[in-house]
Amino acid sequence: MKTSIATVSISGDLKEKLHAIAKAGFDGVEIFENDFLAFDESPRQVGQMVRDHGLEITLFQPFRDFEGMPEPLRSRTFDRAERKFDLMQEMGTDLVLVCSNVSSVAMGGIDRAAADFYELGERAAKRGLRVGYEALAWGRHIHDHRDAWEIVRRADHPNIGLILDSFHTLSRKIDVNSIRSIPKEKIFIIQLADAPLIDMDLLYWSRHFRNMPGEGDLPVLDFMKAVAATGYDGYLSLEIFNDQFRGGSPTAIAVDGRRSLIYLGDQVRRAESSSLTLPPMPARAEVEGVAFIEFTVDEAETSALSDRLRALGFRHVGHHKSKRVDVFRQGNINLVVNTDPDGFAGVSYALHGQSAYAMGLWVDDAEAAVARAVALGAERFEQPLKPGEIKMPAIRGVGGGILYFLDRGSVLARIWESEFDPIDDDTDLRPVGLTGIDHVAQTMKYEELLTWLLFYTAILKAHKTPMVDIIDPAGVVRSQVVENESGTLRITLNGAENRNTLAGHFIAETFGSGIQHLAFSTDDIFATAVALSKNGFATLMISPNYYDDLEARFGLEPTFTDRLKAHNILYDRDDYGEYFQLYSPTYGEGFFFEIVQRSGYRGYGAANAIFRIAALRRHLRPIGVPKL
Ligand SMILES: O=C(O)c1ccc(O)c(O)c1
Ligand SMILES: [Mg+2]
Repeated sequence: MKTSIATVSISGDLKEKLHAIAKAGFDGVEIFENDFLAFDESPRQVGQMVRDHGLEITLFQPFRDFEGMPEPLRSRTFDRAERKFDLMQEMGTDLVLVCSNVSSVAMGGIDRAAADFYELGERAAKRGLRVGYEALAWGRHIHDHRDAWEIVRRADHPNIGLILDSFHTLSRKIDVNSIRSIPKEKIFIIQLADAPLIDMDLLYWSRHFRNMPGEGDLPVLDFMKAVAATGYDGYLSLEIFNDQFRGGSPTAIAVDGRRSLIYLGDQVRRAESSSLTLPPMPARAEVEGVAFIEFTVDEAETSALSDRLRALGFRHVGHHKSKRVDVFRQGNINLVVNTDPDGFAGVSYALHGQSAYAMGLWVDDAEAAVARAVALGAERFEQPLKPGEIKMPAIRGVGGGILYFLDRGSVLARIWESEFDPIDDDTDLRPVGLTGIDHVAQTMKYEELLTWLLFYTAILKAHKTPMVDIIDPAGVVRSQVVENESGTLRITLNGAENRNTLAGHFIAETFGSGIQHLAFSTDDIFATAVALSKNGFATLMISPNYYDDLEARFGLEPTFTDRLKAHNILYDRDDYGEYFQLYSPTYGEGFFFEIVQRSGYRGYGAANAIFRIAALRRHLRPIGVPKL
């Protein structure tokens, strides 16, 4: 499987783009005319620069408004094409993309267009060049790949072929099975892009909102399966017009792009026998649950954190045999407190301060999970082991944090017993009925949201949910969840657009993305609330006005609303069940705990977010926070 990406997909000047594209491991690049025109070097030098990066130019594009022109425009169009052929030969590429005509003077007619392409094919053949025809979704006469194919078929010229672009086909909901019968030799290249489902003008949608396959909502996999059924084994080329990517980090976007293609190729290969050749890799990891969350803290801060965890009903159950690391446990929840100045925890502390910097996941096969992640461009994490330590497979995750993998089939299954000495916590504080981790909430800049969504869904057997806007009094935070069918994995990703929101403040003040809150589950939130209060744990105060509205909205019994109100419990309901939420205040730069009870409910209480965020903000130190 050969991978390519259009220069338009990446930010920077042509040199920066090529550098990022080559570094991410692509084989080829589509040169967008404007990227070339805005660059100061000659076509020959540009071609050399591409090859010096170890890349091939997969095509030059776009050539616009060609077919069906009336004279004298028709002749001028052919002259224009000859000029571009000159340029292509100097640059060193044999393929040009002609997109369907959008001109208001263009004439329709499949045969007329076929005749124009036949003539262009003759001219291209003289120079050993090829022309690929692509139907733009908003083309004047041709906006369906089936019509473009009919034109190519009738042109019947070896130097004229078809270019399929998933966006144009899928945005118009054209049946992808129509691709299966196209002879593979007539498909000159496949362009791939996904996009979020937004009801808007096709051109605007395409030019501003495309994203990497797997990042959006279009059935790009179905499209690719149909392509694979033809036996096509040429380049898969990303062509992503996206406002955010244009302003993003060239290397990060290129890495995402390559990951998206490998992941897509892997899915196609697993779905049906295909001609795609790509290195073998294990299947996506099945997640059984969160094994632990690890905090890095300074020695001076440990007692405050330990007190807080004990008030939340956790017991100090273990001390590491060779490191300054402690485990607190309640139900199935293991919280690791790392104060070791050596190693990555210490580095992370120096960089970000106290934080939940690592997460361990129970998977079916820990080594396989890392092998897959590495095949998809993730970075393996390793550090020197101390005596008696078990090597735990890990990769670098969100915000430079660490994602560990554990499985029941190896020594990792007994990690707590083998690495930790048991401790008998003499606290008087009682457990409060927390049973497990319902979800882990990670906060990042909005620009990074798609990166982490793709990261998790490509590596773990999980899907993403639609984007939800979380309203903070100081701005919007966009939230998307990565979860699996059984609910044993739930990671909410919150993309902050500005630094004034609670999420934005957290990123700005901790110098990076990371876990901002942990949501524990309980089977009885009222009992948990009572137990918390006995432990002296003060939960987050929710405005009384919230409860009046809630009662009216859901038609709740006043006695029930009074109970919710007495314990500061938030409530929500969907078609599947009920949801109860309870919060801690924020600590430090905005970290907090949540406790939830869900009975069938599938969401995360987005409707309540504005109320609890308003309440959480009251605990933030006022620096950098605008007065509301
Ligand atoms: O938006 C466009 O005009 C445009 C140009 C060339 C392409 O390959 C394409 O998919 C879109
Ligand atoms: Mg295209």
